[in-house]
Amino acid sequence: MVGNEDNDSEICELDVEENECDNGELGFEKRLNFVEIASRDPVEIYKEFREATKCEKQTRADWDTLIEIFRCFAKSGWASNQALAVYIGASFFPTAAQKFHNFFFKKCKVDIVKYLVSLGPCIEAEKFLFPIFVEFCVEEFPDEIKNFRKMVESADLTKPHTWFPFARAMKRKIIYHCGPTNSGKTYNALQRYMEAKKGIYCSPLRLLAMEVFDKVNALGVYCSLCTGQEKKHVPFSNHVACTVEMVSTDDMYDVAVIDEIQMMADTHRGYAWTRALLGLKADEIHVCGDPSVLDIVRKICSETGDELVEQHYERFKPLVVEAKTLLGDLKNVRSGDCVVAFSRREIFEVKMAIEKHTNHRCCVIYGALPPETRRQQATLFNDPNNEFDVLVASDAVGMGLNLNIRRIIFYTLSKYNGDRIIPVTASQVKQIAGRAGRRGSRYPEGLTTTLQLEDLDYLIECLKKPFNEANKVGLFPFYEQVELFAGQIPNSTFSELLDRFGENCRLDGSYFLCQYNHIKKIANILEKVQGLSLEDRFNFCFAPVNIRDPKAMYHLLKFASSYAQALPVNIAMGMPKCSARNDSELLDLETRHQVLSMYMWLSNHFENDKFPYFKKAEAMATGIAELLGESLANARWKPESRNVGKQQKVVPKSQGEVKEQLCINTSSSRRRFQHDTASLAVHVP
Ligand SMILES: Nc1ncnc2c1ncn2[C@@H]1O[C@H](COP(=O)(O)OP(=O)(O)OP(=O)(O)O)[C@@H](O)[C@H]1O
Ligand SMILES: [Mg+2]
Repeated sequence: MVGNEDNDSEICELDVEENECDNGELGFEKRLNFVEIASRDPVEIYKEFREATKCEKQTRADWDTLIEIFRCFAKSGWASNQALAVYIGASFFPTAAQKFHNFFFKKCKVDIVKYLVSLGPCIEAEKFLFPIFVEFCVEEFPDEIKNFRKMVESADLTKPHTWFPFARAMKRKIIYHCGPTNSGKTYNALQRYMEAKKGIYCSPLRLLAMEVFDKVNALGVYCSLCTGQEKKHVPFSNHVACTVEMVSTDDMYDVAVIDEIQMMADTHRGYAWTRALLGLKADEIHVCGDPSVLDIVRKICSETGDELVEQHYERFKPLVVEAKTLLGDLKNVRSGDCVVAFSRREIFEVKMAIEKHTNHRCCVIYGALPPETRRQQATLFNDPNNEFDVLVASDAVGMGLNLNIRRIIFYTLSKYNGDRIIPVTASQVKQIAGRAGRRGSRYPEGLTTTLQLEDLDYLIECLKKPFNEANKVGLFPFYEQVELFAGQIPNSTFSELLDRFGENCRLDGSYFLCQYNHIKKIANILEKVQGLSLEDRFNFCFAPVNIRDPKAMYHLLKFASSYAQALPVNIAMGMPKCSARNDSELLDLETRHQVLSMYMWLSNHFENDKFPYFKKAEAMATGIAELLGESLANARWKPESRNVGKQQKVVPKSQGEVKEQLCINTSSSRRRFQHDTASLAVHVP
């Protein structure tokens, strides 16, 4: 082995010939010689070097060029990447390159140096050196290579279809219900599901799983419910509606439905859809979604050997864009409108402004509300026999919900992504706008527009854009894969383990590793909790918790600490007496519900006796969801924020600006509005 003490200083001791005369022009003989060198077997060159007892004399200029060539080699992304194929890890590559450098300079031969110098520091020189470098590494670093190979093999996520041998042994039929929103995809898939002897419906949201559970039971097909938080077993049921993360790949089904299949490409949750598609043991699998993952599903089916049937859909009624917009004035909202804003603060500002300046009453739907409350708000809005006829919502209305919306109005078309304000993506705009005018609702013809005239062009552009084709879908390792990997790098924290896995895992071209920043954040918080096994940490890290809510994170830490001490985990939280009287009380109710929901999730994912207060948590959660409903009906206060510093960025409009928008037409919107008030029909592609 080359000793650790090797370093650049050795170069100083090299034999340098100062006076070689070279007129700079390559003679024919020299060129011939170079061709010969370039085609030499690198194994032979390496052997020759190894057997050399000393380095041959070189000119100072050649040494300098050679040093530069080796400096570039050590920094070369190409070489470092190629080295991975022979199990020289990216973190070890610079050390290996340095040692190779020292070896080469101790032994080098004039003809090889001359050839390299003729190439100079460039990719050709790297390509010439690389196979010699490999020979050197194989001989000098067998242990490093063996260890890295083991690590890489344990982080192998290639060929994920082979992870489910039982599903591979089946002859499955995949039916892709492909089309835009409101085209009957889910409806048709559910028809087959209900006819089946045994069926599973996989939903992107708890809310949709509950909706299918209710609908299917109401139609006389016994159906159970299984989400991370709740399991409702209906006696004699052969059907189940679950959230996609809860899918069992052990049970056999006649028909499975995987809704919103395009979520396979979601950066965070995509792995759950991929797993369901690859692993479900069902004779017939109905996948519903837009066309963005159609090509990848075709590719997956050719790998799995499943038969693929494509059913294409058109929207029942075209979506119509109202070119008039609301001209910056919320007074122009009408019954059946849904105003979409992208922050909780904006949602309450809009609700307040509409209720203050018009006779409409607003329901609200946003992500931090429990599904039960969102549903209660949706029911209130859908019911024509009450005063709540306008909905103010976030993008949480974007998926699958059936609402009686006449017109979607985009309050803005930009949103805060946790870091900065960015335009809302075209696919999201389409998904949200598609909520307007559902078949069978009071408003079968959907309209969409913007509050501000200046946003209209972007809305039309988004609706006209074809669906972006996803070229990769998400994957995430199972616990068993992480455990195997952990065996290769003992004594590392769970968060370090995830990073090393991320750096070293291998994936096929159609897959990406889902983002795990939120998992790492939880892992870091739980690091100080002693006594948790790796599996416990893995499970805790998937608990549904808002990592930006310090109170919720505090409760998660407390739960994990009690669990680690083998104590029955307490809820350690009281029940509020009444509905919220201001926004901070409303935020508090939201957090409390999230903590209870997390408790219920943990209780379902760990042994029951460790989280024994499930029933109590469930009862409290139901009570809080009711209080939240009451609070929203009465909410007429200035919204606060969980994180004031960040929220300032999220909401560009102040309270004053909202009031200003209520003044009829600003002059600039009048100017830009001109005369084209006719509605412009845009068919959602
Ligand atoms: N053949 C049908 N008969 C009666 N109602 C239908 C039929 N097809 C669809 N619907 C109704 O039309 C509405 C939209 O259908 P569905 O939810 O299946 O659309 P989708 O294409 O899945 O939309 P999204 O992409 O938004 O999920 C639903 O309320 C559904 O019940
Ligand atoms: Mg659907």
